Amino acid sequence: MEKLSVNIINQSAFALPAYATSGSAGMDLRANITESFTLQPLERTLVPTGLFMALPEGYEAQIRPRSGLAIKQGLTCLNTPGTIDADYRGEIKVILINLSNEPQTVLPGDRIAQMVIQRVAQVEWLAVETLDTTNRGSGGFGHTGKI
Ligand SMILES: O=c1ccn([C@H]2C[C@H](O)[C@@H](COP(=O)(O)OP(=O)(O)OP(=O)(O)O)O2)c(=O)[nH]1
Ligand SMILES: [Mg+2]
Repeated sequence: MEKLSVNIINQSAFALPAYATSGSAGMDLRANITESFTLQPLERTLVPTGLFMALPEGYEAQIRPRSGLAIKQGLTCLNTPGTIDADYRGEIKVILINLSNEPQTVLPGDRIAQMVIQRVAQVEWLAVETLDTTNRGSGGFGHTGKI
C-alpha cells in the first residue's frame, strides 16, 4: 500500500487517528468535546476533531460514516462522504445526524466517523461537439439486465 507523509496538528485530547488493522482503508475520528451531547431524531450538529492537516496536492480526505454507529444508533454523516480539500487548513469537523427515532448521545472521545485518504484528479475541459459511442450509450438508472 502507498505510504504518504502528511503534516498534521493535533489539538485534541486524544492520540492521532490510526489504522485499526493493516488493511484498514480508514482511520477513526474521535469527538474532541469536553462534554457529551445528545442529538434528537433528525437533529444534526458539527463535531470538532481537534485535527488540522495539510494534504499534498492531488489528494483528498473523505469523511465517512462508521457502519457500527449507523446500524446501532442511527448516527451517520449527513454530507457523506465529506470532502477535505488538499488546501484546507482549518479544523476537520464531522457533520453528524441522528437518523434514528430516539435521542442519541455522543461522549467525549467517541469514534464518530472515519477518514479515508484518496488520490484525486482535476480535469481540464476539452469542449467538443460529439462524444465517442459506447455499448451503454445513454442507458442508465437500471438500464442493464432488461430483456
Ligand atoms: O465533512 C466535512 C466536510 C468539509 N470540511 C471542511 C474541509 C473542506 O475542505 C471544507 C469545505 O468543504 P466543502 O467543499 O464540502 O463545503 P462547501 O460548502 O463547498 O464550503 P466551501 O465553499 O468552503 O468549499 O470544509 C470538514 O471539515 N468536514
Ligand atoms: Mg466547497
